[in-house]
Amino acid sequence: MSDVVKPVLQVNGLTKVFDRRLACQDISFTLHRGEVLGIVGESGSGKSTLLKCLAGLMPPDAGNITLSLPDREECDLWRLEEAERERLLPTILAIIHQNARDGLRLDVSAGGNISEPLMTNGHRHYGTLRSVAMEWLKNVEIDPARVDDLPQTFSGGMQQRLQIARGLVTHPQLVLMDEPTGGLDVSVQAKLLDLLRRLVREFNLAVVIVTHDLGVARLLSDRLMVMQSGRVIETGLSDRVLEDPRQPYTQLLVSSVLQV
Ligand SMILES: Nc1ncnc2c1ncn2[C@@H]1O[C@H](COP(=O)(O)OP(=O)(O)OP(=O)(O)O)[C@@H](O)[C@H]1O
Repeated sequence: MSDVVKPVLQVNGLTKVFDRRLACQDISFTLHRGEVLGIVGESGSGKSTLLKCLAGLMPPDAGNITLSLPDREECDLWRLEEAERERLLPTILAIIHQNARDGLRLDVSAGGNISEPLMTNGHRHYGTLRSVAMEWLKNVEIDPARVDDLPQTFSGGMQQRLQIARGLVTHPQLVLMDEPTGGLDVSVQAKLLDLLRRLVREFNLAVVIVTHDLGVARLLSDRLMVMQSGRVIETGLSDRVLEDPRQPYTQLLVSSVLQV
């Protein structure tokens, strides 16, 4: 048996076309546990489309998305039967949306929001669910005494932290984040970034994060992928890409941030 640890996620030649417009073109990368891949690029470069294909929300027109999971055979996400894909994804994948409200049930208490994914995965014992929910509230720096409160009584930053708790409570293999700090005040963003860095380390998460913000990309990502017009034009360790960008578009992106 080989000792080489397989990547959690392997993407090969992923292509998505809308009305002859190439949203994603021949995208390939791998992602291991404990690794954060940042995806940056201008508006319309294909970042969200890529994330949707990875999340099982939209089928690519070509290419493969291969998942290597403990306790099961390697599988190609889009070659699974639809029912199997829908059963598997909630057990292995979490999506953190830019708008926390897209990832929360607003009519359900904070504790209920955290317990729900566990219940979907078969957990039923009320006492255990409640204590896990309170543990996770602590984990994301929300007072566990707020367990019965509704999300709309929380601040924007707290709602985002609650969404993260709901996403991570099932210990997903893969976490997809779409602008997780977007729309928050700078000080709230900084606190959230610290929290995300801690959780990535603590749970050895494999994360793909889409962001417009190169500061967020630098703080969270080990590697960066720069997209333009549906293609990956540059990829490498985050520090290298940001300190020594090789493509003119990446140079422009980096210099425009430095000028701000
Ligand atoms: N459902 C759709 N139908 C038709 N075209 C689409 C659809 N979704 C995306 N596109 C097109 O695909 C291209 C990539 O869009 P995408 O949303 O992936 O870009 P993005 O990099 O995420 O942009 P932003 O940063 O503004 O969110 C764009 O040209 C967009 O118009």
